[in-house]
Order: sequence, then C-alpha cells, then structure tokens
Amino acid sequence: MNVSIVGSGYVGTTIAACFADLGHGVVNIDIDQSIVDAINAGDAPIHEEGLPELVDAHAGADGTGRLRATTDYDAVLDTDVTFLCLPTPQAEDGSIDLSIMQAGAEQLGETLREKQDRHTVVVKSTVVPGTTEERIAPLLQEPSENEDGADVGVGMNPEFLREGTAVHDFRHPDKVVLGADDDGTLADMQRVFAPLLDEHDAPVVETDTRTAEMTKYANNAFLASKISLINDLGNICKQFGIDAYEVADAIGLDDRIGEQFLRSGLGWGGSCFPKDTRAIIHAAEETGYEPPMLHAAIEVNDGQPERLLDLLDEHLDVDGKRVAVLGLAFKPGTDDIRNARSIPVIEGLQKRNASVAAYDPVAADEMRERFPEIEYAASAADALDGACAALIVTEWDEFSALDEEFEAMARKLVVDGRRVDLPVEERGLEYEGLTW
Ligand SMILES: NC(=O)C1=CN([C@@H]2O[C@H](COP(=O)(O)OP(=O)(O)OC[C@H]3O[C@@H](n4cnc5c(N)ncnc54)[C@H](O)[C@@H]3O)[C@@H](O)[C@H]2O)C=CC1
Ligand SMILES: O=C(O)[C@H]1O[C@H](OP(=O)(O)OP(=O)(O)OC[C@H]2O[C@@H](n3ccc(=O)[nH]c3=O)[C@H](O)[C@@H]2O)[C@H](O)[C@@H](O)[C@@H]1O
Repeated sequence: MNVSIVGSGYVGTTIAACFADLGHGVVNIDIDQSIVDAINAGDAPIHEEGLPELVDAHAGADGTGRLRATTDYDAVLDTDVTFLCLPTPQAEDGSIDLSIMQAGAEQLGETLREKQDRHTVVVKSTVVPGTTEERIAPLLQEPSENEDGADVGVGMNPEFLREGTAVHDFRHPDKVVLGADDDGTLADMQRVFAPLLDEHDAPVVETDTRTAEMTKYANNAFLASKISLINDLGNICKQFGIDAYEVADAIGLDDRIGEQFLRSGLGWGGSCFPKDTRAIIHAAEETGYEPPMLHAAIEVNDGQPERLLDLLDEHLDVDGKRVAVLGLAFKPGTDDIRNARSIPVIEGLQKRNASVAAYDPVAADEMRERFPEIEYAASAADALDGACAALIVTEWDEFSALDEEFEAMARKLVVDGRRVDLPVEERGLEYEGLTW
C-alpha cells in the first residue's frame, strides 16, 4: 500500500521507517524543512536506536526508495491511507491543545478534495475521547462532501511505542488497537497492519474511535499511576530504612502486579505521561467527574525531585558549591528533555545557589536552550571533577561504569534518583538512594 504520514517527529518518523521496512511505499510530510532534508538524505532526524539504519536502508542513496519526505501535502494524493502524527500538546489549563491537529486536518481535508478514489485518514496522535469523530473527521470529510468528492474514512489507531525503544516497540507491539466507525475504514487499517501482524502475531483490538482514544489515555494513566504508587511506597520504604527495589522485586512476582514499571525514584517525565494525565483529568472534569487517583499520581510525581534535593540538603549545604547532575534526558536512550526530571532538579539546585555541572551523553544541546547559564561537561568525569556532590537523574548505562572518576570529587557524596549500580564501598562513597 501507499501510506502518507503527516508529522514526522518521534512517532511519525519511526512508523514511516517501519512501514517502509514492511514493504509499504511511504511519504513523510512535515512543515520542518530540516526534517524533510534529513530523511531524504537517509538520515534519522531524531535519536532512536535502530532508526538511522532503517531510514538509510529505505530513503538513503542506495536505499529501496520506499521512503521519502516532503513539505507538500499534495503527496497524500498518491497514497491510500494517511496517518496523522501531529503534536497534541498541553494548553495552559492542562487541557489538550488541538490547534496543530486541526490546522493539519484542515489542510489535509482541502488537499483530499482533489482525490478521485476513497481515502482513509488515521488519527495516530493521542486525543481525548470524541476528538476524532467530532473535531477531526468533519475537517477531513466536509470539503470532499461539498465538492461531491471521494469518500474519506476516518479512524483512530493509538500508538504505544516508548522513546528510546521506539523501533523495537513498533515492531513487537503488545497489541494493535484499530478504532473505526465504519467497515471501509477498518478494512484499510487492517490492510496497512497486515504485514506487521504477519511478522509479529499480536492481539488486535477492533473497536470504535472513542474507545480507541480512551484506551490510549487509560494505558498511559495506568502506567504513570503504577510508577507513582511504587514511588509512594518507595518513600515509605525510605522512612523505614527498607530497600524499595527488594520490595518491588517481591511484589512483581505476583502476576496480578507484574514486574514492569516498578522502578521507583525520581518519577516520570517525557512528552506524554505528564500531558496525557492532565488532559484526561481535564476532559473528565468537563463531564463533571474529578478523578482523585490521577490527581494523586501527579502529586506524588511532582514531589520526587524535591525529595531528592531534601536528601542532598541533609548531607550538605550546596550554596556556592559545585554539584554534578548526571543525566538530563527524561529517560535513557533519547535526547528528549520534555518534562525531564532534571529540570526541577536543576531549578532546585539554582534556588540553593549551587554551581551546576551537568552531563548527558546526548541531551546536553537540547538542555542548553533551557538553561544556558549552567556548565555542560564533556563527560561524566569532567562533571564530577571538583564536585562536592553528584545527583544521578537519568540511568544511562555509562554511569554504572563510573569508578575511579569519583576520586576527583571534592567530596564523594552521591544522591541517586535512579538506582544506578555504583562502586559505593570500593570508592568509599557517601551514598543515598531516593527510595532505598
Ligand atoms: N513521543 C512518543 O513517544 C509518543 C507520542 N505519541 C503521540 O503522538 C503524537 C505526536 O507526538 P511526537 O511524534 O512525539 O511529536 P513531535 O513533536 O516529535 O513531532 C511532531 C511533528 O509534526 C510536525 N508538524 C507540526 N505541525 C505540522 C503541520 N501542520 N503539518 C505537518 N507537520 C507538522 C513538527 O514539525 C514535528 O516534526 C502526540 O499526540 C503524542 O502524544 C504517542 C505515543 C508515543
Ligand atoms: O504515549 C507515549 O508517548 C508513550 O509514553 C510512555 O513512553 P515514554 O514516555 O517514551 O517512556 P517510558 O519508558 O514509559 O518512561 C516514562 C517515564 O517514566 C519513568 N519510569 C518508567 C518506568 C519505571 O519503572 N519507573 C520510572 O520512573 C521514566 O524514567 C520516564 O521518565 C509509554 O510507556 C508508552 O507506551 C507511550 O506510547
């Protein structure tokens, strides 16, 4: 099939490269010329494991030619199905901001007036229940209906990939959710996913668009709440001097709880859990329901960075002292710093008048725009050199290899928010874990 993908960010680029790899002809449409140029040159515009190889294999000079990118929406006219992978950020009041989605849908709807044969548009972005049917479908369908043009079907297919493992997650989904309100749309969605499901047999949930939309929020809200619950319990463990990781390992053995997403510490950041929990709370409130569990999940999460700094305060007054911050990305494997826990940690250190020396293997350039005034060290060793304390904020693998580098610290104090394996005894570190 020929597939077009509007929006070529973390989701759009990943699914484009993966669909091309599955044999579809794919075109990425983005307003950002530098992203378009990168893809057409065979380069991945974002840092994701496995993505450079796929983009090069399909869009590069010697590639299959099944992947290309453009800024021109007319490219959709040569395709059968379009995925909308546009951002759905958080508005000031916490609600979902649909302006980018609506602008994209409007332009797509206008373009589809020219289409002679049936077209299916699939909303991939995370949107609150009712959005596809009430806010997006009319923008796509009405221009063609007014012109007596071709049928435009509109479906919803939430995405569950994680940054850092996006390619793997797309290729090995736990489930594929196909939300459609008519048979033609469902059939087109089934055709697009058939090669993936031939390769990897995953359960397929066929439902309506509203249920598909809610499934995505429920998935993210559940995972975010699971982490907040283990953090709440982890904070209790710390009060009692108990290791929360030992407790998590034990409760994870219960199949009803499961071992994943029980890593306690600094909590969740990223582009989705924070905005999606707030968006679904806001959408629920508009219907007259206040969800207390989700409010509590956010409250626990917001408190973790300050708990890390409180632990640091117990050992050291950092006023005027050099403090190393190891890890800036919201999780390892990505250069994404959106809502990273490093941000409130750095803000807290600045409030205490510490001199911050930050290091991240890939996310420093991104963070420089947010905090131009702090020092960005070229390596973890450079950040530790002369520091009176180090805070572990992101669990990059290379931090577990740190050893003699600690000897260059002015005081070998480490407060760990992510449970990294460190040579505590061997190097005589003063060591505090956030929940252990
Ligand atoms: N990042 C993630 O891991 C996941 C994100 N999602 C959801 O997917 C959606 C997209 O998220 P990301 O890929 O992270 O966003 P992103 O911000 O990385 O990428 C969005 C892209 O859309 C482009 N764009 C903006 N306006 C445009 C327009 N009018 N026409 C064409 N392109 C335009 C931007 O230049 C950018 O490249 C969001 O709803 C998000 O909640 C869902 C699952 C995972
Ligand atoms: O909607 C989305 O964008 C995506 O959001 C999350 O994916 P992502 O944010 O990329 O990364 P996660 O691995 O879920 O981590 C999110 C945050 O939770 C934290 N986390 C995760 C797991 C854990 O046990 N403890 C913990 O603190 C991570 O450090 C990170 O800050 C979901 O896991 C994806 O299924 C979903 O598609």
